[in-house]
Amino acid sequence: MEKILVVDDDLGIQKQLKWALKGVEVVFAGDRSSAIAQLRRFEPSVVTLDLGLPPDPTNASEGLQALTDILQLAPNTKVVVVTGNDDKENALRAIELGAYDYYQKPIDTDTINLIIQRALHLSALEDENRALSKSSASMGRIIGNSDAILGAARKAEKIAQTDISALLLGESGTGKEVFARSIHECSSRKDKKFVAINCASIPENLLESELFGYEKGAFTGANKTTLGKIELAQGGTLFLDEIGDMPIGLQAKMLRFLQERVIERVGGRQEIPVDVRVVCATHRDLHEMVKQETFREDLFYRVGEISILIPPLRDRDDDIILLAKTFLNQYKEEYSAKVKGFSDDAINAMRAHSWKGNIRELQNKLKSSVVLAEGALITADDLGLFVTEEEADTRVFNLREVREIAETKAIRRAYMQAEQNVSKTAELLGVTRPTLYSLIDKYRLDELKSKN
Ligand SMILES: Nc1ncnc2c1ncn2[C@@H]1O[C@H](COP(=O)(O)OP(=O)(O)OP(=O)(O)O)[C@@H](O)[C@H]1O
Repeated sequence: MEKILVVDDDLGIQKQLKWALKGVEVVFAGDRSSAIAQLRRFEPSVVTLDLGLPPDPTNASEGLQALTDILQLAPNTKVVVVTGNDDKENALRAIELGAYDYYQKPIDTDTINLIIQRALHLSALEDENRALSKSSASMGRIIGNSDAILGAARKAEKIAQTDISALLLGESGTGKEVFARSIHECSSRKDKKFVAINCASIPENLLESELFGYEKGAFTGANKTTLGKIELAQGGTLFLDEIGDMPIGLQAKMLRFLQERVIERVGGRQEIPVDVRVVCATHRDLHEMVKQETFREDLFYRVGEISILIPPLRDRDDDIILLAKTFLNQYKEEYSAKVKGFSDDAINAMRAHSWKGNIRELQNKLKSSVVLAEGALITADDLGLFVTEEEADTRVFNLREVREIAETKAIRRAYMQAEQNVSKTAELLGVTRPTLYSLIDKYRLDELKSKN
């Protein structure tokens, strides 16, 4: 819950504000030194500050000094100064010193609430911007503020300046390719090409010519000499994704290229020198593969001069929310959608979910929820995520509602799973199409109707 510090020596006003300020935690201080102590302790994003503080409440000097102290210690705090009725001069002086806004007594609940809500909103936006710019300071594309991702980004940034071969390890969808591109962009090779190839997606017999190129007439259909990905990356960076899937037969040729920095095209006899920085990635356990003799040990040491472990999303604390907000803004624009943000249950459900598909799974869930959401806020339901039972319990009204929530959730989930096909959805749910349609009508799931 947001925290607000009220600095006022008048107990009546403290009480009034405690009742007036809804949905926030209010803490109090009666003078300058306790204000600073409370600021240190609670780190409130908004402070209301009466300028007339003891020892001389008739004079604004102690209040103005408190304002200066607060902003010096926590410059991002939004301070709303409260002045006496006719004290515009000191109010303006406070604004000059950096106060966010001012308010003249007597206190009107609605107005002060409005000012504070605006201050909280601005503070949240500024926090978000700071988080975004902090994360984009170094490795431009990598969004995240968790220690886990910042540690990986720092390591990547350091090795970007060298030509050391880096091995990126991590589950699928954690951002290995994003890291590889960032390494390229932070290196002196950034103006040359970044060439990526996925060793798992190319049939074994084609991978050699894809990588090394071929001479005209090397095999049937080789009508002209063609450069491979390695040569295409000349001067730049080659990203070998899923290196663990490289056929053992090709690994020796790869090793020679990495050791001697020369290649021979398929069907060619000439050695061609190449100046390419290599970044590899895999979600496999290469150690284990070396033991099983499905991956050459010498190649393992070559590709992994330094390895970087990209953390899974579930180990990245509040990055989940930061990424979710970033993608929400992106998709909102892309699909001209009206959604504005996330409901609390969506935030909690995203934090609790285990994100086995990592960032890619988050992107997919967000994309469909942006399209399907009916209200201004995306709910846990829209995301196809379950709200924890504890939360659901506190919200539930009666048994009919419990059934409605559960059925709506199950229908939406099945619909996503069935790739938005109503017949398949009915099949997954074990009901007939007409039954499903009547449930769609009953629960007014219009988004399921319009698409079929
Ligand atoms: N830190 C990040 N900030 C923003 N977007 C990210 C970040 N990391 C990954 N993404 C996005 O997440 C998706 C998955 O990233 P990427 O393809 O790099 O993962 P990967 O680990 O290479 O996956 P795979 O192993 O399945 O190939 C991409 O759409 C990418 O743009």
